[in-house]
Amino acid sequence: MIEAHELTKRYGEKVAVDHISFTIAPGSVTGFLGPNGAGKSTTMRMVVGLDRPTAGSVSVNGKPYAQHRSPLNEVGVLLDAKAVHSGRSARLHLRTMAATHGISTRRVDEVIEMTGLAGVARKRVGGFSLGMGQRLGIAAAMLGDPRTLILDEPVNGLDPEGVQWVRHLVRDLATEGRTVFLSSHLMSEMAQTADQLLVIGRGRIITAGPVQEVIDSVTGATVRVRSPRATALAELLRGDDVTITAAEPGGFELHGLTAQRIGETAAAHGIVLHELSPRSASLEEAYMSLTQGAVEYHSEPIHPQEGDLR
Ligand SMILES: Nc1ncnc2c1ncn2[C@@H]1O[C@H](COP(=O)(O)OP(=O)(O)OP(=O)(O)O)[C@@H](O)[C@H]1O
Repeated sequence: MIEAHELTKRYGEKVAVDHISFTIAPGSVTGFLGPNGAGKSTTMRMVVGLDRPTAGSVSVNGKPYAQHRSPLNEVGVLLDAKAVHSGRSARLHLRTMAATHGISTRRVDEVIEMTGLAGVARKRVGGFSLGMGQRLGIAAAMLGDPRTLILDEPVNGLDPEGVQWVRHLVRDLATEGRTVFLSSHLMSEMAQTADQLLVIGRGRIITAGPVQEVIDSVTGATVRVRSPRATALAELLRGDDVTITAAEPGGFELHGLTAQRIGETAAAHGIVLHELSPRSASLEEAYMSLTQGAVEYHSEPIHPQEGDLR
C-alpha cells in the first residue's frame, strides 16, 4: 500500500509535483500515466526516499520508506535500470544487494532464473543491452520478495516476449495480494496490464480510478448503428449531447446515448436494426483527451520545404 498526502516537490521555481494525494491499494496493478515531465519519476523517487518532498508526505506499507528496517523486503524498486556498477556481473550485483539484507544466494539464483538472465548472469553488466538491463532491474526489485513493487517504465527496451513476461509477472504479483505501481508510456500495454490508473499532468492528478471507468468517464461509449432506415433513425436521435459521425446511407456512429436508448427509440418507431454495437474508446484515445491541456513538450509535424527531396 502506498499513501501520499499533499505530496509536493519543487526544484527551484519548477513545481514538479503539486500537492497530490492518492492511495495505491494492494491486490491490484496501478498504472501511473502522464506526459513527459508530468512528475511520475519524481513521485516514485519520493515514495522510496530518493527525493525529499518539499511538502506533504508519503508512506509505503504504513511507514515512510526510510523507517523500514529491511526496505528490500518491503518495497521492490526499478527506477533507473542503468544505475548499476557496470564492471560487475549481474550475479555479483544481485549478491551484493542480497548481502545487505541477509538474503540467501539461493534467492539470487531464483530471481536470475525468473527474469531469464541465467545465460548472462556472469557477464559484465556494462555490456548488457537495454532489455537485459531492465531484466536485471526487475530481478533486483524482486530480490527481497517485497509486498510492494514500484516499477518505472519496466517494459522499456524489452522485446515482445519480455513485454508479455512483465505483464504476466505483475498480474501474478497483484493476484498474490501485492501492491504493484508501474509507469509506462505504452497505452495498449497499460490497458492490458493495469486494473487501476493514476493519471497526472504538470504535477497534478488529472484522474484516478479503474481503467474502464477512466476510459468511459472521458469518452463515453460510441455506438455503431446499421439500419435500412438509418437516416430517419439518426434524425429521431439528434439532441444537444448527441454527436453523430461516420454517417452513410446504411448506418452511423453515435456518441451520447446508450445502445439501450437507441434500440428503444428504433422499436418505438418500428425501425429495423441490422447492427447495434457499443464500442468503447481505447485507453490511448481517452489518455490523449485527458492530458490534452497538460502536455508540456509538444512535437510539430515535419513539413517538407520547397526544394527538399521529392
Ligand atoms: N533533479 C531535478 N532538478 C530540476 N528539475 C527536475 C529534476 N528532476 C525532475 N525535474 C523536473 O521536474 C519535472 C517532472 O519530472 P519527472 O522526471 O518526474 O517527469 P516524468 O513524468 O517522470 O517524465 P518522463 O515521462 O519524461 O519520464 C520535469 O519538468 C523535470 O524537468
